[in-house]
Amino acid sequence: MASSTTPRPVLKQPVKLACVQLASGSDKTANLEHAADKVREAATTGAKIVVLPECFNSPYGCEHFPSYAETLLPSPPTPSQSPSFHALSAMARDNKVYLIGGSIPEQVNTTTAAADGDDKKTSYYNTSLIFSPTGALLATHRKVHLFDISIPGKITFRESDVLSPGNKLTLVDLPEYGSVAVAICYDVRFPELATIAARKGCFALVYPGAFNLTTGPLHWRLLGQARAVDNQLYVALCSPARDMSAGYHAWGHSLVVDPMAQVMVEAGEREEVVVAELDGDRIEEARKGIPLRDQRRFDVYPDVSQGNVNFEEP
Ligand SMILES: NC(=O)CCC(=O)C(=O)O
Repeated sequence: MASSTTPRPVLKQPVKLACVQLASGSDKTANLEHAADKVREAATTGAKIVVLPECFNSPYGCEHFPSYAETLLPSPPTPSQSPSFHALSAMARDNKVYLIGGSIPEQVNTTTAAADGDDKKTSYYNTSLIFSPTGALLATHRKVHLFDISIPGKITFRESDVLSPGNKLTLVDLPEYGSVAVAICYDVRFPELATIAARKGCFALVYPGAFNLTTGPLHWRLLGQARAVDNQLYVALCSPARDMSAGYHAWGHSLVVDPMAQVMVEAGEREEVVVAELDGDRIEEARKGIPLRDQRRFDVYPDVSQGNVNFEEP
């Protein structure tokens, strides 16, 4: 028994998407100013969706998360609580673009009453902020799958030593175009998240990321193409530029993949803006030619998009 779950159309009109492969350093104010320049440059190409990389306002590393973290709640935060929130909002508004604002370290302070007094706790998240062309916050995504890996002799990284994971999937409605799913870097390794988003009707999966020099050459492009071919939609991966003087060496190679899994554009290692035009017809062509959506066998295996899926932070 075949089944069809993907609503259509998923992309209402063609749209240019730009990935800004940004060079960032240790000075947050300078990083925000530089990001603003590059978003302006991206917008001059006609891009209406602009993507920044993971941890675009700071160096990437567990030792840096607490010192660069900003408080986002209650929303909107004040400029002193979150300069990055206000800088991103202005970048989106000034350039009239949808801005998928990479990610920043977020700090959440909670106080719970306990029998022996208040219990105060500070948590950190790796959080993406998404803004509309008017500068309004549309959504936030906290990285769901934390980057904990250990490849002997190559790389050990444990985000969970410092960060807490997010607990929801993030679909963002861009009214003129349709919806995109936003997730962060290591999240791309989890096909369930992508498949659920695709079956909810998004036209693109967008991942601010920062792969490294061990897994980058092996998996970065492969994962972008895998998520695209599985789900027959566009995938964008946006990395920081490589900086060999930093503690973490990002792979670079920001790219956009089409619904047939062809790489449309790919950056090198350095700072660069890559732009691709996304067209709903290409999604339809891929889905018509290889009609996976009508051939799924939910009588044999379950539909992961049904049932208990979180779209709101509990
Ligand atoms: N920042 C990240 O989540 C890095 C993920 C990564 O490099 C990987 O191999 O996965």
